[in-house]
Amino acid sequence: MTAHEHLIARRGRRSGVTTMVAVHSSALGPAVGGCRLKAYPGLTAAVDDVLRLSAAMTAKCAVAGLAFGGAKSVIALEPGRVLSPAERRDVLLDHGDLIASFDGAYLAGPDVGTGPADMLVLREVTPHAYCTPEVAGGTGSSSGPTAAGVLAALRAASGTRSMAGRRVVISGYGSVGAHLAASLHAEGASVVVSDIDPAKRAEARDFEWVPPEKALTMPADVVIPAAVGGVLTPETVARLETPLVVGPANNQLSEDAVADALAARGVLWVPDYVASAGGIVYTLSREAEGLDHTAALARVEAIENTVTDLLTAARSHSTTPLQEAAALVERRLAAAAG
Ligand SMILES: NC(=O)c1ccc[n+]([C@@H]2O[C@H](COP(=O)([O-])OP(=O)(O)OC[C@H]3O[C@@H](n4cnc5c(N)ncnc54)[C@H](O)[C@@H]3O)[C@@H](O)[C@H]2O)c1
Repeated sequence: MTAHEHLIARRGRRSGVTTMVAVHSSALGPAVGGCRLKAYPGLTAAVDDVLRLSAAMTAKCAVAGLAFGGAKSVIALEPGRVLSPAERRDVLLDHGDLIASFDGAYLAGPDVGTGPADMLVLREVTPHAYCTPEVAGGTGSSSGPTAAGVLAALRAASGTRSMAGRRVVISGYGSVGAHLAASLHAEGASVVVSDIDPAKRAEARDFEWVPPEKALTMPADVVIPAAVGGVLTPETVARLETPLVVGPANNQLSEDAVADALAARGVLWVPDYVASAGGIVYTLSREAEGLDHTAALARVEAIENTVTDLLTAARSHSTTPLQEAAALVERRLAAAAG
């Protein structure tokens, strides 16, 4: 992976809060990536996060065949800081000013801690924010298309069109996790869900519930990480009791070597940046390229073919799916560089 092109951090003039944008690569086109609003123990942790996440966006766009590069932005709150509505608005306007200074080289969307309504606030100072609410002419939350992409990846990796009768564990009952649970339940899967937030249990009453620390290592036909990154560590992988892991959470591996540990244990892992591309594919197809809903969704469904090709290549080259995905990214970036 190449070095980052830009990292700009700025203390907001209205809010005093530091926000940052990292553009990892614009080799394939303007760089896109979500805006994460989160508390960090310090600015170094925030910088690490934005650099890591923006590099993953380059890979996500390249594998998905999008003519966009990879970026990410972070609004770094102090630990324990709770924003009033007025403070939140000031923070977003400050961040919007920073996005505007990229003059279209960075296109923002929602991410952990932000949503479509926040994108509308950004739009007050920059046109370069996507996924505004549908009532405002945008495509709204991308969690439905992200879930559709995960299901497409799951079909390819499981080799079956339906998970009927299979046991599926979903770790993280948030926007994407809830879509996945409903779809898989509807097709007849036995769905087990888990979330660190106990309030989610009532919302998930149609499904079996397990405590979060047990979810990933439960016996299952597939485990779906749908919460936070870094959950696949060498220790977790040693305790997995599933043949298949595929899910939307970004940066699931604690380190790249975990992909080898998964393969050594006979666990098929679909790289996160391949399986989680549905939201960005749908949003950009609609909002940047002007495709209609059906055409944009067809592009999301094509994730099934991408995963099939990667897994076929990994089998024939005796490599991991991650190695094949990384090689595809490098080929596409090299082709763009001419
Ligand atoms: N929403 C999208 O379109 C999209 C696109 C690509 C990737 N992703 C990634 O997919 C994941 C889920 O996205 P989302 O939009 O559903 O987020 P979300 O914030 O709506 O849901 C995440 C859920 O995970 C729970 N959680 C947090 N830590 C947990 C833990 N340790 N164990 C179990 N549950 C935990 C939270 O309480 C929350 O309910 C995130 O990693 C996100 O970055 C989302």
